[in-house]
Amino acid sequence: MLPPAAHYVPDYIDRTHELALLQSIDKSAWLGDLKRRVQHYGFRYDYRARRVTNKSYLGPLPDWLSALADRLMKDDIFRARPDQVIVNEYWPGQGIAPHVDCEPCFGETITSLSLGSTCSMEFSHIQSGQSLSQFLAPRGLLVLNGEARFNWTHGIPARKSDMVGGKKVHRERRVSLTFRTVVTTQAL
Ligand SMILES: O=C(O)CCC(=O)C(=O)O
Ligand SMILES: [Fe+2]
Repeated sequence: MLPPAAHYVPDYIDRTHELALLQSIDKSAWLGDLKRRVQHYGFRYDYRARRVTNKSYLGPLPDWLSALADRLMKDDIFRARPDQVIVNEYWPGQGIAPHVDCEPCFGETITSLSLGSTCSMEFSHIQSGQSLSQFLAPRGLLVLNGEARFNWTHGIPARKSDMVGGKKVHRERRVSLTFRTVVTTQAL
């Protein structure tokens, strides 16, 4: 189940595209400053200060991400072209703590494309504490807008398997691509 103003597009990309993306990602350099490995494109996001600064511009998105940004625009998923991408890698047992993506930094739409493995994502309503869980499959696109993006946290519990419809589903290596539009950079 998803919170209001969130939606999920199964098989947003096909298997060939998924493998090509994983190949491009695995040819690129990883940052190892968090528990999980990440790559930043467009702008580097400062996790500790929770900001994007005018000095964090890394250059335009590489072609393989720019093509996806074009498609997200063409499909009316974003109103303003996404120009910042974070690649997250999760091995079984790894997750991401519940959070709201930086409000002043990024625009109203955030999307996450899953590659390689399933996982379940948990949402929690900040005001009421209501929680929801949504299963994400490889090649599926999660879209968060307005309410879901600002009033709910999202996170991935750090575990090795998820229960889906009464069945245990083991996780494998999952790589996600999150697209955002930078709206404010802090002057340094
Ligand atoms: O891995 C995901 O699908 C979500 C990642 C995320 O929430 C983030 O990078 O802010
Ligand atoms: Fe996030």
